[in-house]
Amino acid sequence: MSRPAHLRDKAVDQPRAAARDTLRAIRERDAYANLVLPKLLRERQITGRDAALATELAYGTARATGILDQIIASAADRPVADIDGPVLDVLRLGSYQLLRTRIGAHAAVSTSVDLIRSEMGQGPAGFVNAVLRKVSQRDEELWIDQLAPPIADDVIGHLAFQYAHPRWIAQVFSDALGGSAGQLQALLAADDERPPVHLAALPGMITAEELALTSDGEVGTLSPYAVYLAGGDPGALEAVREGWARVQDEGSQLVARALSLAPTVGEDTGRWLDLCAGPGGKAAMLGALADIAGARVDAVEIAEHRAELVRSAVRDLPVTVMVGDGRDPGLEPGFDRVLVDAPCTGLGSLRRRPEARWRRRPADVADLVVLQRELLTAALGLARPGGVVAYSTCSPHLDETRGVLDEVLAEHPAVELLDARELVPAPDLGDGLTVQLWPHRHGTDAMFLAVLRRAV
Ligand SMILES: C[S@@+](CC[C@H](N)C(=O)[O-])C[C@H]1O[C@@H](n2cnc3c(N)ncnc32)[C@H](O)[C@@H]1O
Repeated sequence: MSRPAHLRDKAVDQPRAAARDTLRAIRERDAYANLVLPKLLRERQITGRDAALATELAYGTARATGILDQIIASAADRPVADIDGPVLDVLRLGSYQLLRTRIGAHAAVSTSVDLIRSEMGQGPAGFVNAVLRKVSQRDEELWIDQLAPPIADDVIGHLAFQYAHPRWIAQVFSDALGGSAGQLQALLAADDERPPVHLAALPGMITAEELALTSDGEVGTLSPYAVYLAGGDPGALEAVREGWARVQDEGSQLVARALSLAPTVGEDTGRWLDLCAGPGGKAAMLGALADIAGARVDAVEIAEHRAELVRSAVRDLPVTVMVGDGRDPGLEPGFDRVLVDAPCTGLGSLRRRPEARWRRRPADVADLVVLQRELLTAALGLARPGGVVAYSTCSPHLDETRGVLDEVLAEHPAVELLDARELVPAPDLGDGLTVQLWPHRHGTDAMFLAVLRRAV
């Protein structure tokens, strides 16, 4: 058996080898960068600046893949489908360094050539050398000028190329933003950055101020539980190890909090429900809030392995986890508060999943929308008269947000749409009664929230 590529040649740059192996796992087995890379870094004992470099290169290249491929195809004068996978991984990594980092051209090209030579020999190394030299003849701006649709003809296509998004996703964002090119540009730019880590200080366990002090972080500006972490490994923090704090986007914290605050008609009887709970971020926040309110949460999750994640997330909280289909979970109706944090395209959290934007397809939306409607309808059936239902998605796609909501409301004329904006302490939440958070406006994922109430 041949030795793993990263061990074959000691001269190979270890951070780049780890980034290359992450890109390979994404390409070959649809792996997630943020699961693969940390494991590789641990196994290979890559730490400090080297770990930071590997992370920047792996995540940055994964985010920009679709655009780098167009540049590589032009420089190689052939479609990327005709290039061997391992060679393509190294070309992507090299092109990323040339076009989107301050790494010098010589280092970017020579480390790439070394990587491929140690694994595949002189022939492919010569090809990588020739293609990367061509890539290096222009900077990113000149490649955009050459390959992106002209801004005058197709502003969305141009911005999508410039900020490394598939065009269809830029179109989805543009639609949700009401067509403003300036807003779209700001959003795509924010979405093209690595986001800061947000922690949630679980209420009743630790305050955001205490957490900020002990984590060297900064108290968040929107959620009263949020702390922004400057860097470092959140898993190493005592508050996280003890379960008092979690890694959770500030937008998700606001959604769980909004459900806990939504006005029911009649007293809250203490029965709360999370209908799509895995992996348990919002279930934990709801559990902590329920504990303070003297309530209990039932958490439903269809996938056993994700239900297991919920169980570990809600340990010591008043949350009962069950594996089931939220459309028919077999629970006694009569809940005061129900959360439908629906399975969705996740287009609102692309910043946090480097490779996701190139994996999603427009066709994914139609099936999800059907499921979302069914889950929201089931939630209304499980809520008591006067009870409230929060519908949220980590996607701003109008079909998944307003589209689902409008259809379900049309079928349930007695259900009232409450003003969710009153439950979310943030500016610029959009027109209408629903909330749309945005990375460029709020620094959160692009979460959507609507709050409905059953008639008495
Ligand atoms: C957006 S995620 C929920 C995230 C979660 N609320 C959190 O904050 O950690 C949607 C979840 O719904 C689950 N799911 C999908 N279809 C479902 C169904 N029919 N019933 C219940 N859960 C479902 C998925 O497995 C996934 O874990």
